[in-house]
Amino acid sequence: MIRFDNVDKVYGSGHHALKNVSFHLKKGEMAFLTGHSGAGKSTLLKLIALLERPTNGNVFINGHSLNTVTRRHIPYVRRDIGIIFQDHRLLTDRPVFDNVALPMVIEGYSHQEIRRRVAAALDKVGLLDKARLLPSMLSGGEQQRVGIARAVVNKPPIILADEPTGNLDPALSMEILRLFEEFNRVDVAVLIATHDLGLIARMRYRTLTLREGQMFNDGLAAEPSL
Ligand SMILES: Nc1ncnc2c1ncn2[C@@H]1O[C@H](COP(=O)(O)OP(=O)(O)OP(=O)(O)O)[C@@H](O)[C@H]1O
Repeated sequence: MIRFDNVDKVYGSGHHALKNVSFHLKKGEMAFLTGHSGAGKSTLLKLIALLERPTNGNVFINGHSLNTVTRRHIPYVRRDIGIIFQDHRLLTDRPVFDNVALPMVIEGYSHQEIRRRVAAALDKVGLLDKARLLPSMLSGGEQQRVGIARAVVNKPPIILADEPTGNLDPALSMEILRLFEEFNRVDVAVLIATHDLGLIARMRYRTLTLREGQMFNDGLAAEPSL
């Protein structure tokens, strides 16, 4: 589903953020991506979402090289990817419903289809009764779940999450992770960047560990001393 072949990323500043990174995340696989601050986690996610391009090497989604995707075709690739950010990036002046509907509005779906799919996504994250509220009226955990509903409303086969539990307490973090597990159970590939080694240890999923831009470990969680 997602394959990195010897990927390097050197930013314009000259900083070598990723060095010869290779891995393969299969269809329906769930994994954590971890490493120290500045190790390259966000850079790796950005390469998958075509927010950045590799300097060397190749990123493949479903066997298609992203190197061949022109600017015009980026939206078609992004359609397959739901992205969740730590700060959820919700529109504060729009109700929950509108926030979740946004990707479908952009895609030009009918009102009827939008109502149906947004209700299904909100139901999935347990927020159907809060559809008319503004994000500021919700707790941090609820706001994060709105971000998740927005990311999955188009039913993407890939979910990327960048520190999705960063501001949440352990119980709420676990709730969010359980949601990802539910999507994963219906064959969605999930890649979660996180610093939270406690959470990783509890979940026992494959863990990709970056260290100074290199793939330092790929397996179960590396030692917490990292
Ligand atoms: N647009 C950019 N231009 C120049 N350097 C960048 C850019 N984005 C990231 N970097 C640098 O690349 C390195 C990796 O950054 P990245 O954000 O991928 O790390 P990270 O592992 O996600 O860190 P954190 O956990 O702190 O978010 C850092 O040293 C960062 O300063």
